[in-house]
Amino acid sequence: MDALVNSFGDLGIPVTILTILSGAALVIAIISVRYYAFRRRLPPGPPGLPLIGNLLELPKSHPWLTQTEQHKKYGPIFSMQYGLSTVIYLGTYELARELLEKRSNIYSSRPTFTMINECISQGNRSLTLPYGEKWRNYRRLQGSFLAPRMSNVYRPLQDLESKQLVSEFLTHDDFFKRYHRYSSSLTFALAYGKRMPTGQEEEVKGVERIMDNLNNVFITNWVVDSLPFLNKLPAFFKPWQKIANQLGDVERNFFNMIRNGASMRPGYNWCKDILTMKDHRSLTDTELSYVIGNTYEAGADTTTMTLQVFTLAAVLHPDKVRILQAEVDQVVGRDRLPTFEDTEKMPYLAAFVKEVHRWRPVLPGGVPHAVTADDEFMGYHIPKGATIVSGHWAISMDEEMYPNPDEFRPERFLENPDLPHSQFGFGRRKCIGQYIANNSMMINVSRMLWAYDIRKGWEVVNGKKVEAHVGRLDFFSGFNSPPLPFKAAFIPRDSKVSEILRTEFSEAERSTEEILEEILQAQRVMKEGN
Ligand code: HEM
Repeated sequence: MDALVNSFGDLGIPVTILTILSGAALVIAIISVRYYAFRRRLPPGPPGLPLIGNLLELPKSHPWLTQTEQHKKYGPIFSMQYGLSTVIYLGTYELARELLEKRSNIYSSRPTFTMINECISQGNRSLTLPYGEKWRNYRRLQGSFLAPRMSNVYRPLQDLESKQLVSEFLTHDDFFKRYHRYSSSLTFALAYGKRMPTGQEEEVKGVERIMDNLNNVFITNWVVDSLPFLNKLPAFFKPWQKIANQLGDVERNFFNMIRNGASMRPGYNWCKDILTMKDHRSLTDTELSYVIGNTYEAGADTTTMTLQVFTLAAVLHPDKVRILQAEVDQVVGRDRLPTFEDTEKMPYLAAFVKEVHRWRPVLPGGVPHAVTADDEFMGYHIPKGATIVSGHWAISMDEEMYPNPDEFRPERFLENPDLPHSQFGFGRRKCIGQYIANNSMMINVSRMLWAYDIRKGWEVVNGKKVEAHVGRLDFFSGFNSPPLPFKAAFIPRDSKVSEILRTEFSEAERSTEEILEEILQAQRVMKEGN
């Protein structure tokens, strides 16, 4: 031993440093061997580095585009390792269905989302709740007022909101705002019993604020999301908690305030409706406020963005618009607006709406699921706790299922009536508001195109009026991805449009209480019939 010490001593390297270096090398070797052995069992993917995995490869923006490129290299399923988190990406509808639907007993949870779910909403937000009794309770309550038959009972309110929306384009072209007013007012009236006729109401701004906050939190890399155990530290060591408390207070106060207001209003609303169900008894007051508040926030933004995408498609594809207008005119004529009953006789309209959903999905990265048990799939290991991303963009751009995927072609859904799209997600977490959303899309698209030709708008460049630029691929990068602002012009299709719109809107306009009372009666009849 002395001889060994002496011989290293002769090289001028102190023995303690050598011992530390060789120990560190051994630890790194063991970690590397274990890391690459673990990665070999996962679906393929870029190898990454031990400890940090693929953290350095996180895309700066529009991650769904990077995901779609990676599928071309690694196939329909691939994996990435971000620190301790394994993420499995699915790029075809079949694979998403195989795992998220057929194995939904273990693929229905959510990743921890520590900042949003735990730090801000204190485990109360339905979208980010882990799979379990509390989430099932939320879902049963939401399901009772969002079921397909119940959603059809809301049509009188959608009829009125839609007539207001379509008439507004006689004098305005700020369609981003107008769509937002429509969606917020519809959901708010159902949830809380009060319409939002101007879009400037505090209740509309409140939900906008919450959605902006969530989007900002979502696109920020929080250390506590990468290392969730840090959330167990005392408050002093958690600088993010101060921000979380502020944001949490804003949403809790807002959701509680609007729910308190609803309990006093006459007629039907979701806040009063859930109190008639026994499942509400196991939830606290704050949890009940979140059940309804989250439904309001989930419904307001998504429908708005999908109507924006419809406008983009209409501006860029006048040939498809003309086919749809011919169908609408043939079913309805030119003397009145389309009704819900008319829309059921319009196959091209249904195909057009599905293509809007598929062509530019507004949640292009999907909403990630998490797997709650180890699983084997296609010979790969899917470890318990892994995040599963069914990228709606990647799925929509799957050339095998949707040839020439960038082309806006509603005909693909007529040629194959069973052709699905992924816009509403998969399995037990699938969007519960899809029936209301679909009714909104069908009635508004048919009426907008009955009334208007939608063209590119104008802008002034160097003193000259020129057609405004409209980008096929200009979209925000965030949790939601609406189109970037663009200009559109709404040109009445004939001289009678304006009078018909004004007359139909003024005839439909009646008190919210009256409509909500009608909904209440229809709901009673429906329940008695069961
Ligand atoms: C075009 C409009 C809409 C789109 C594109 C959309 C899309 C989605 C998607 C992708 C999910 C997650 C699915 C998954 O995890 O696999 C979701 C969840 C949800 N949606 Fe929608 N949605 C829309 C409209 C609505 C409306 C109108 C409501 C309610 C009035 C609503 C309420 C919800 C709720 C409450 C959840 C949470 C489900 C959970 O507990 O995780 N959505 N939606």
